[in-house]
Amino acid sequence: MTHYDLIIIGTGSANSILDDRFSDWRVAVVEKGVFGGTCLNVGCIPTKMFVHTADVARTTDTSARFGVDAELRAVHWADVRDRIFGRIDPIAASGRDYRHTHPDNAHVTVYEGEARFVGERTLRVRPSDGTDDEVITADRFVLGAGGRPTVPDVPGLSTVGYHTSDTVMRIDKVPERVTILGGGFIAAEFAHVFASFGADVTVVVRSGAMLRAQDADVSSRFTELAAQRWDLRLHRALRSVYRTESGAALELDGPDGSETVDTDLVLVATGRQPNSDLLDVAATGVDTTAGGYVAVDEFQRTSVPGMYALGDLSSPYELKHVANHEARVVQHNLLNPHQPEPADHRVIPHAVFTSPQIATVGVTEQQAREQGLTYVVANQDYAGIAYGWAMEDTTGFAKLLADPDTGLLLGAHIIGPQAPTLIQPLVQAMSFGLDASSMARGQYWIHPAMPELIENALLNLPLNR
Ligand SMILES: Cc1cc2nc3c(=O)[nH]c(=O)nc-3n(C[C@H](O)[C@H](O)[C@H](O)COP(=O)(O)OP(=O)(O)OC[C@H]3O[C@@H](n4cnc5c(N)ncnc54)[C@H](O)[C@@H]3O)c2cc1C
Ligand SMILES: NC(=O)c1ccc[n+]([C@@H]2O[C@H](COP(=O)([O-])OP(=O)(O)OC[C@H]3O[C@@H](n4cnc5c(N)ncnc54)[C@H](O)[C@@H]3O)[C@@H](O)[C@H]2O)c1
Repeated sequence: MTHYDLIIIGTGSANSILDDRFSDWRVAVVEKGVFGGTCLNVGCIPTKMFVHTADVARTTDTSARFGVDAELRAVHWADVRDRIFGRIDPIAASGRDYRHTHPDNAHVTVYEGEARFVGERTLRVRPSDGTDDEVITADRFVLGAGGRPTVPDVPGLSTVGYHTSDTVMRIDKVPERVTILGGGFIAAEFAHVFASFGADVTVVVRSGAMLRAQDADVSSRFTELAAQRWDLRLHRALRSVYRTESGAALELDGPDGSETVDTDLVLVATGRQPNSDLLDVAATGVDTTAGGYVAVDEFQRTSVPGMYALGDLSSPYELKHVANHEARVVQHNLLNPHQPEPADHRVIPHAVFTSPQIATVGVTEQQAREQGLTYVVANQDYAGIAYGWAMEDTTGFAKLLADPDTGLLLGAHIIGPQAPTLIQPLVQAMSFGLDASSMARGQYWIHPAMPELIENALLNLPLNR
């Protein structure tokens, strides 16, 4: 049984912790899948490369409004897929190679296989190549094992077959009919991709809206636009799935009784769950929350001294920038256990890369009400700024919430072109305590650029000063 100073489980964000300050530590890295984790291989990066390609394909849908007569002749899915993974796969391979062979990693042993705790600070690794299990121990651990898609237990679903975001980007051709189960991030992004590439997309949602966690105005605008583009089935429960001659059929229960959707591909996008169960963290005494996340304190410490957790395994945010931030915190705290620094979870933005794009930071209006905050609201349509005229945008807007007395921003919600880029100065203002009036009038805003959307929204806030 080999003993280490540190064992790192998972090569997503946790893989970025090691640097030359750890060169005299004896370290093991355990990875059961592809090096680089979810974001690089099956998450943020390939999805955004597909989304950008979808945006390019879709320009012809709106070109007529500019007097431009354009036509989409074909999308060569296999070429798109191979371009994307032709860039990503070598990055994963070189990350693996670096850990295995580079002199920087002379003190690091890589275990390629599935880790599972079998006792206090004791890990059994089942090697992917089928060789014998190994049991290893360590003084310190970083638990960065991420999460996996949640698949609802629906009769017929497993036997008929389905995709998740883990597999759907590697398919061989765009199916004629794609049905997506769920109305969240992944549904919104892949519906845009497959519809832009020519598939007939059906989205099956339990509730009455897509992206329900967003501000209600954003969610309802997005739902309205989604219903114009896709066959959006709201208030539907999936009862069963069965195979048909041409593909699969989904039996749904909805407001008008039962109905059937025929499809070629089912994409399950009903959320993700942390891998704490498969890792059996309980066997080493690590506590979990009701949602199955590894419980951590503000310093990313678990309930067992010397064991840290980060990213999707412990964070319900399930965002790469949060996992990366937490990895930096864990790195500091491993090196400075007596002067630990806390993670900063005050102002966490996110974006949904669909069409139109969506970006959010801070509280939604419904959260502001629930929390009893005193707030004022301002809206600004893209249609009301010069660049919005240039883009002929008629549906996008920015919505801000602020404290009327201090002018400090409480939340910002944008739906429309470049929303994830436009929101960044608002994230900065919230992070550094810049009030809305100073932000609006204490700097120049390039005219007639899109950030005038933000300038105008700030000026529209009915502040008490
Ligand atoms: C389709 C999709 C799109 C996304 N898009 C975005 C986006 O645009 N922006 C954004 O911020 N976030 C996005 N995310 C979320 C983001 O990918 C995750 O928050 C992030 O990758 C989490 O990083 P992590 O290091 O915690 O986990 P991961 O990157 O999942 O790494 C965990 C690693 O641990 C390994 N592992 C798991 N269990 C074991 C075990 N028992 N033994 C050994 N190894 C194990 C896994 O194989 C994996 O490599 C997206 C997610 C998905 C699914
Ligand atoms: N742009 C980004 O940052 C990005 C993109 C993709 C994914 N992600 C991350 O990945 C996570 C997972 O994405 P997701 O879209 O799967 O989750 P999600 O939580 O965004 O959406 C899940 C959807 O599935 C529905 N649902 C849940 N259980 C269901 C069931 N049994 N039957 C029918 N519907 C059900 C929910 O109501 C919701 O509409 C997200 O939480 C997000 O943090 C981020």
